[in-house]
Amino acid sequence: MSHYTVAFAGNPNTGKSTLFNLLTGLRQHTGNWAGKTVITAEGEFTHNQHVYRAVDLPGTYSLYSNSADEEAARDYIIFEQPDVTLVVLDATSLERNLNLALQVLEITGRAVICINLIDEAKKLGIDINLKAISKRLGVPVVAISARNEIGIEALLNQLERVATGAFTGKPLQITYSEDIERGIAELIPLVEQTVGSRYPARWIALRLLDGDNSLLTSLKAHMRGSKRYETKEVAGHGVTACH
Ligand SMILES: Nc1nc2c(ncn2[C@@H]2O[C@H](COP(=O)(O)OP(=O)(O)OP(=O)(O)O)[C@@H](O)[C@H]2O)c(=O)[nH]1
Ligand SMILES: [Mg+2]
Repeated sequence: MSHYTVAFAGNPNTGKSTLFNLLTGLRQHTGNWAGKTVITAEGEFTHNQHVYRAVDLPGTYSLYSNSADEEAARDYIIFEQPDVTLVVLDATSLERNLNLALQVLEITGRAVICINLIDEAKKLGIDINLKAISKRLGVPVVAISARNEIGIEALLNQLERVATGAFTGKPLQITYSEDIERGIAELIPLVEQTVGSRYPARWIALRLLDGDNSLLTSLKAHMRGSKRYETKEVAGHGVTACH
């Protein structure tokens, strides 16, 4: 029996915790207004004999360092390197949501894009061409409704393909302006020399060019071995805050 880790990333309110609860049977609090995931929660599920450790990351609009939530999600994906990052998108606002998906793909190709709230999209007459999006992004894309338990089997099958390595992603890589690309090319060897080849050098270089000091601080802390990532198994509402 193989064990894999799956991190649930996505914009706030896209149904990450609903999906997390459905798969793990745990009771991470969900809700439009009442609950927001504030710390990372952890649970477990099984599919086709494989055991998956599910990590529910806080909802974020980006992986830049605008908030503690963004830093937590970013650090988890970069340093913990889950076997699969599951990016949960809201089918009714794909354009905004895809921004985060693109950032995740700049860090890792071990990703599955999960378009949730497909029921709401249908009601609005939104038709989503999954094949075209998947081809463009270079990773599997699945449409689901977590609340109505639609598309879950297909999602789990795609997760398995990425987790086991049966599918190797060719993630879309954005090409920036000549100046930025030159900067990235200059920085990549220095980044690799400093942090090793285990980390996403291109993405780190890009963030450094953008003056992302928080990432630099995290990198330093991580390299000193002092950075700890705390996840918590949840059974009650202990992982949420009410606003
Ligand atoms: N219609 C519909 N609503 C859904 C679906 N999945 C989740 N929701 C609802 O969307 C709202 C937000 O769900 P959550 O699971 O809390 O979202 P989240 O992504 O964990 O939110 P944060 O932790 O704040 O980032 C809740 O009211 C859910 O019931 C779905 O497939 N269809
Ligand atoms: Mg949540």
